[in-house]
Amino acid sequence: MSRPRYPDGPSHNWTLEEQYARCRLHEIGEKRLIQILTRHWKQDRGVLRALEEDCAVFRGLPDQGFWLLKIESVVEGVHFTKGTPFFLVGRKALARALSDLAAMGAIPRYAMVALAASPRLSLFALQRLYEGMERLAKAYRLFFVGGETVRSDALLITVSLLGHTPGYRPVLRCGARPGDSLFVTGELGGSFPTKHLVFEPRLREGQWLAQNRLARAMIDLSDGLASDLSQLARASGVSFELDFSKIPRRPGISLSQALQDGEDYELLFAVAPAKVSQLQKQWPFRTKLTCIGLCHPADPKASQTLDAFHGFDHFA
Ligand SMILES: Nc1ncnc2c1ncn2[C@@H]1O[C@H](COP(=O)(O)OP(=O)(O)O)[C@@H](O)[C@H]1O
Ligand SMILES: Cc1ncc(C[n+]2csc(CCOP(=O)(O)OP(=O)(O)O)c2C)c(N)n1
Ligand SMILES: [Mg+2]
Repeated sequence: MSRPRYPDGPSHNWTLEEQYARCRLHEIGEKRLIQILTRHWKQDRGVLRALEEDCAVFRGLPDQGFWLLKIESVVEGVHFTKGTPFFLVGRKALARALSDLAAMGAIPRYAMVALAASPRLSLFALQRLYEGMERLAKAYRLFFVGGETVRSDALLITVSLLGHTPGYRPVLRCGARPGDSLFVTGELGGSFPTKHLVFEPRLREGQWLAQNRLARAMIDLSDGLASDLSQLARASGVSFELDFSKIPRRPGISLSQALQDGEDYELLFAVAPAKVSQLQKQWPFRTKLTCIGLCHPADPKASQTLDAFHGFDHFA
């Protein structure tokens, strides 16, 4: 007899897999959820990296470098409040996706926008929201090529971006090696209530680091330094040692806020020992650059962990 598709009732013997499937999302957490949903996905040879990177990376034709694809959403009540000016909601929706392209050193080219909005929202509001996106797109010379519109009680904007790295390799999360120095741009913490709406994605900095092959692993800080550094280290198979006194903080911000507030949208990257002085001498930007620590060989017993600090998790 075939088993019922959705078994239930007191007589059913649950397999481990079935028990797991009944867990609620808050018991699993965001990262583990993504892993469970995607672990059986297969890729073809054109895909250089799919999951666990800031963008998916594809091989272009010879001489064309690589193509990168990203999708990011902002949701009312999660990424902005009801009173947030619509111009800034639109700006943030695009800036968040741009920050992920920056983290791989890519140049953004084309964007699509999905919009979920209430029928009661005014046209004026959405025009301001689109203006916010368009102003930023113009500054980075990127073009909108379409989108999608649906009805929803909560306002949600999803931006998908296509970018490329013509003639150079994108910087992955997995390239850090023991001995590398860890650098961060800007200042961390205290992104709410204002900075998360008006931050400048570090596109020029990321592109410069990739084109000059100065960063060998990079990530943008969205969930907080503690969480995002742990991700970069795990992807690279290294451990790390932070000099907490060096972590650049925004005025009035404590160390634990700098580690776990999130939405900094700064770049964290690893630099080989032989390239550290070149980086420091040639850094051409006004953006603050700080060395905050070192990478070490992976050693679960001896390595520093930031487990005591919590990053942002949509389901925790
Ligand atoms: N619902 C989903 N289905 C498939 N893949 C996902 C989903 N959500 C996130 N991912 C992938 O998981 C990885 C981590 O996602 P996320 O934490 O949102 O990255 P980021 O902080 O760089 O925006 C990325 O490779 C992303 O493409
Ligand atoms: C109303 C509101 N609540 C909370 C926050 C703080 N916040 C929202 S999302 C987030 C983390 C980053 O967002 P996520 O969607 O996880 O970005 P990703 O890692 O996918 O780039 C933080 C710190 C906020 N900006 N606005
Ligand atoms: Mg990211």
